[in-house]
Amino acid sequence: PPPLSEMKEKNPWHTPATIIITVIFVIAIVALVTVAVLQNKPLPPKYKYGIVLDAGSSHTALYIYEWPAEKDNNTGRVEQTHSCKVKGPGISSYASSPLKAGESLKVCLQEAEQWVPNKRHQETPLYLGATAGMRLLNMENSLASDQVFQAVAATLQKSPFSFQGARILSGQEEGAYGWVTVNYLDDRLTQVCGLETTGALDLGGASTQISFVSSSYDGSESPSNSVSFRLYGNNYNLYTHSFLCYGKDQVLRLALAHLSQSGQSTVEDPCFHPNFTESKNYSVLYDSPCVSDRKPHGAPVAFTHKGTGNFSLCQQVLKNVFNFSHCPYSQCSFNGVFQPDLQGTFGAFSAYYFVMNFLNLTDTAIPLETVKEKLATYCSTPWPQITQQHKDVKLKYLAEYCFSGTYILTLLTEGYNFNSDSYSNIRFIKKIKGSDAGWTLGYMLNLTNMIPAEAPDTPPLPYAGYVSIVTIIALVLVIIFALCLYRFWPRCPKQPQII
Ligand SMILES: O=P(O)(O)OP(=O)(O)OP(=O)(O)OC[C@H]1O[C@@H](n2cnc3c(O)ncnc32)[C@H](O)[C@@H]1O
Ligand SMILES: [Ca+2]
Repeated sequence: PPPLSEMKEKNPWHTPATIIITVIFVIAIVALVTVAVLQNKPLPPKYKYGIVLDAGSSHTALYIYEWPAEKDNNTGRVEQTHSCKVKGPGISSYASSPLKAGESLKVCLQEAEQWVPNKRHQETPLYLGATAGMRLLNMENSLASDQVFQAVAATLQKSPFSFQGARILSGQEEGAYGWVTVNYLDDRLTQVCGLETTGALDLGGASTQISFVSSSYDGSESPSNSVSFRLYGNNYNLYTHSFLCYGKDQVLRLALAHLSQSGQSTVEDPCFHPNFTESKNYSVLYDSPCVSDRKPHGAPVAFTHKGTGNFSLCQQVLKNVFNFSHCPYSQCSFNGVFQPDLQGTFGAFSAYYFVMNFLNLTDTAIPLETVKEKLATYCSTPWPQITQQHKDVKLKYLAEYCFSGTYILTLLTEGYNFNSDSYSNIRFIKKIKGSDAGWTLGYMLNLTNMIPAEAPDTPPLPYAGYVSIVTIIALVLVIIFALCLYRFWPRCPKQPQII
């Protein structure tokens, strides 16, 4: 056998070719691992933004939404980052001074400029949707409603955002977009068939919406209540209806109109607390298309609105604002409007939430009978005691919670036919995962084409998974190579010699 020193010299490890190949191999592996690791590092997030103004009958609110720029089509990715409540009343209240409607939006628009990064301003779409207040103004005085829109559009045009238009939403759109919002935030739209959707109940100041999917409804009966969608590869046949004049402010007018039919100077109202009194003007009460045709002749200028605090009498009065006398369909809710069988759970938001939250009645596990008893006790509490107990609450809201709570229960049970069982399927909600429940998010998702009809194709592996696997395989190769070099090396070159 050759001497040891000779063997060492023959070791092919020390030939320049092997050294170069090994160095290249190691560099290649290190480069591969580095690239994979760097690629996997989270990039600084890039966001896109969208702004929607909800011009409701009682007030206007601005909502800012944000989503990762790369993930337009992924569900549940759009989040509300900020909301701003416009000071003052809804834009429909500016009928006689339209320019002020535009002015009123400026503070919130300036706030939005702070919340959206400057370089995104130009590409951020800005929408304004008006609901029942403007529907009523448009019916009453379309010139005035056009002037209000001109004024708000002029203001929105001047903002740095990409203004996409201001318009009145139909009641159907308002109901359907509210349903989309709730189900999008709840991640119920991307489920591969099966999972039930949630119905949506919205109670505004001038109108109220009910929207749900019922297996008994295919849209053939009363097609005007049907909205069909294809979202993420699933078909939906949504039932939706908006009752104009059945928001809580207009129903308050309807109820008072009912109680003051004889044009008396004192109107006793069971929906307000005992010892509550307030002077009101007949002309102000009847200044709405919801009640204007009922104004009693020869009524005095003003009347005293006097509370008597009687829950069951209040329920009777409120039942009377619904018309159950005719139903041209197989079944109806009220006022001759078709409604299929209720099905599934319901999210109830806006005034449903404000009122039930104030009354500590958002827990629908409380039996309906107990809810009514608690409300009856609340309604019979004298007004001075109520004001003592809630010094921090706006008096206008405080005075109306007995009325509003009773209206909500009457609307749900007498109007929509919820019973003591199905009542527990309702969830009184304000927000879902940080975003307000309401029609605005659904409206923006639709206008920015953010919900595809078909489910997006997903790669077999998520990106991070792919990078991890590449990294692991590269590391395994390095280890095998290293083991071969340092442990088995002496035997490796011998083999060719044996052969
Ligand atoms: O949908 P429309 O009918 O156009 O009306 P809106 O959008 O302005 O209606 P909201 O949901 O904002 O409010 C509904 C009602 O709830 C009232 N409201 C708002 N905040 C409230 C609170 O904290 N407590 C009691 N009521 C409240 C408000 O004055 C309205 O009468
Ligand atoms: Ca509303």
